[in-house]
Amino acid sequence: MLSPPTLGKVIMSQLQDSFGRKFHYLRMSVTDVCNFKCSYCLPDGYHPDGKPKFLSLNEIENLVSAFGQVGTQKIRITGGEPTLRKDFTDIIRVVADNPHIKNIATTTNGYRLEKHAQEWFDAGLRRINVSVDSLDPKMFYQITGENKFDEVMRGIDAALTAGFERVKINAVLLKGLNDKDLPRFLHWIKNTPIDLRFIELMETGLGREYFEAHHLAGADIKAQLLADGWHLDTPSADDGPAQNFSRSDYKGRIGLIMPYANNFCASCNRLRVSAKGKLHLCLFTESGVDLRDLLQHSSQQAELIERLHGQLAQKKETHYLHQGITGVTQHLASIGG
Ligand SMILES: Nc1nc2c(ncn2[C@@H]2O[C@H](COP(=O)(O)OP(=O)(O)OP(=O)(O)O)[C@@H](O)[C@H]2O)c(=O)[nH]1
Ligand SMILES: C[S@@+](CC[C@H](N)C(=O)[O-])C[C@H]1O[C@@H](n2cnc3c(N)ncnc32)[C@H](O)[C@@H]1O
Ligand code: SF4
Ligand code: SF4
Repeated sequence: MLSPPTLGKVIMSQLQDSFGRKFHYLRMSVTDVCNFKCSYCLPDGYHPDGKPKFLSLNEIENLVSAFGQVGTQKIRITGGEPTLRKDFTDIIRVVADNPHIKNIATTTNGYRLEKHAQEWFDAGLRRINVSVDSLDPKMFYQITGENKFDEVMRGIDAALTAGFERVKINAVLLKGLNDKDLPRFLHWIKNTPIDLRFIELMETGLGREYFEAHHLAGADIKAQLLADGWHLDTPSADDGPAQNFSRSDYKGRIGLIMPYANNFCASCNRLRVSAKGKLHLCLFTESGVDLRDLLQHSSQQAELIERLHGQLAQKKETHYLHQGITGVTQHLASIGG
C-alpha cells in the first residue's frame, strides 16, 4: 500500500478530529465589515475595533494552499459582508486557481449581487447563498435595517441568470418578526429552483433577552413541513449539519439548520478562519488560534499544516450552546457564521 506523501515530517493527510469527523470544508471570512444592521447580528451596525487589518490576497493564497493540501475541497467566502472587499473578485480567482478546491461558494447579503453576479461567476464562483430574512419589504427593512429588498431580489435573479450551480436563500427564523412568512417563501420556491435555508436563531454575545424574545424552534417548522407532504432527503456527503426536505411538485428545496437539535454536531464537516487569520474549530469556541504568523510566505506551509493537525486533535465533540456558552462569538459577523 502506498503511504501518503510527506513534506518534512508532516503527513499530508486529510484533516480529521478525534471523533472521526473529516473536514473538507473551510469557511473563510475576509472582512468583519458590514453595511447592514441585522437585528440578530449587528443591531448597531459595524464599529471598527481600532484599525483592523484583514487577510491580504497573499495571506489568503497561502491559507488556501495549506488547506487544499490537507483535504479541503470546498471554500465558502464569508464575512461581515465579503463583497464589500474591493478585491473580492481577485479573492475568488485566488481560490479558483487552487487545483484542490472543487467548490467555491460565498454567503452575502446580496447588496452588490445585481451588478456583479456575472463577474463573480466568470471568476470561478459557483455557489451563492443570499440572506433574505423576509419576503415582505417592510419586514425585511425592520430586520436588516436596510431598505434594499428590491435590490437584493434583483440580485438573486441576476445570480439565477448567470448560471450559478446553486442559489441558496438564508432566513433566520425569528418569532414575532418573520414567523408568518412561511407561506410566501413556499409560494416562491414552487416554480423557482432555489434552496431555502431556515436557520434557527443562535444565542450570541447579544445576550439572552433577544434570544428569548425571538428564538423559534426549527423542529416546529420540520413538523409542519412533514405534515404538508415534504420528505426528508437522504443526506449527501457535503450537506453538513443541515437537514434537507423536498417535494416533487416544488422546484426548490428547503433546508433546516437546527443547532439546538440532538446530534446536530455529529456531521460537522467545517472549519473556520476569521478575517484576521484565526482558526476557529467551532462557531462557538472560546478562542481562535492565530495562523497569521505562518501565512506570510509559501515556505511556511509545512509548519502551518502541522499546526492545523495539532489543533484538530483538540476539537470538541459539540458546542455548549445549551448551557448558554457562546464562546468568543460576540456576533456571527466576526467569524462569518
Ligand atoms: N452552529 C452552526 N451553525 C452553522 C453551521 N454552518 C452553518 N451554520 C449557520 O448557518 C448559517 C448559514 O450558513 P451559510 O453561510 O449559508 O452556509 P451553509 O448553510 O452552511 O451552506 P453550505 O455550505 O451549503 O452547507 C451560518 O451563518 C450559521 O449561522 C455550523 O456548522 N454550526
Ligand atoms: C454572519 S452572515 C455573513 C455573510 C453575509 N453578511 C450575510 O448576511 O449573508 C452569515 C449568516 O449568518 C447568519 N446569522 C447571523 N447571526 C446569526 C444568529 N445569531 N443566529 C443564526 N444565524 C445568524 C445570517 O443570517 C447569515 O445568513
Ligand atoms: S447577518 Fe450578514 S448582513 Fe446581516 S449584519 Fe450580519 S454580517 Fe451583516
Ligand atoms: S456548532 Fe460547532 S461543532 Fe457543532 S456543527 Fe457547528 S461548528 Fe460544528
